[in-house]
Amino acid sequence: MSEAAQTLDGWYCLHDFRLIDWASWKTLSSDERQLAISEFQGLLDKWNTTQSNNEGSHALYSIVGQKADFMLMFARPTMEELNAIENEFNKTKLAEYTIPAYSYVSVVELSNYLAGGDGEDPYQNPHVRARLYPTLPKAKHVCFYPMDKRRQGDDNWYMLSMDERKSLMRSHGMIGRSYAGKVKQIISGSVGFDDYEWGVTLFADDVLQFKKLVYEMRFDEVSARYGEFGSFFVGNILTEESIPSFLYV
Ligand code: VOV
Repeated sequence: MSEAAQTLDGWYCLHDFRLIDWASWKTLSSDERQLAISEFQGLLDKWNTTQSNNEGSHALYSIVGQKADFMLMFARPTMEELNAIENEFNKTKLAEYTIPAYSYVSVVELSNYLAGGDGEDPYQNPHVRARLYPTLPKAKHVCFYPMDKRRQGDDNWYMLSMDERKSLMRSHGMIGRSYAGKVKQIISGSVGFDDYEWGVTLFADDVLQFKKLVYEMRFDEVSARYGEFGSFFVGNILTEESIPSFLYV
């Protein structure tokens, strides 16, 4: 049996994708719409407080294409908090005018493939902590997709030795590192939580860097031989100031 990688696990994540039912939203009076928007802004205030206290983080993006109209991403210390947020949002007026499009449940994950192993407790290392408990960046664009590592015939990631996987991940990491400052990645593990094995959330100010990075990685063995991908979602940041115009009809 191959040795399982050890993971460090951080905050739990919920990616919640919604469509807006514009036809019914339009039937509300502008006062009713304003109330719904204010109620949602109240939730954002609450989430901002959680974020300033370093007890979680969230991101709001509008999504391009028919798969969804917006995405709310939450990171929290427990699965219960994610569940509570989801329920609280679902009870709002605004949520009545949304249609669930897709969701993804995972936990921020770092593996030990490239770890130094100098005996220190990684959970105490500030660099590790910053990655496990991230404040989600306010980048202009987001890209999300779920993925698996293939388990098929001779192409079975899970049958490779630890050393083989380490050397493949080194090359993956090298490509990734060449995008430092351009793309920030959050890899979250979802084995046992959702339909794929990982969620990949990328943030960038230049949307084209997503295409360049993902394309370059396709030629790397980890992705070329072992990568299996779900649906891709791409979007633009929805700042709090732009919510009223986003919802204006
Ligand atoms: C934006 C840059 C970037 C960088 C720097 C980077 C680096 C690294 C390192 C150093 C490591 C290993 C240690 C750790 O930190 O866990 C990883 C791990 C991982 N990655 Fe990655 N990755 C990037 C980016 C990046 C992308 C764009 C993708 C999607 C792949 C694609 O083809 O579309 C990806 C996937 C993953 C996954 C699924 C894992 C976990 C694999 C496992 O089997 O456990 N990743 N990744």
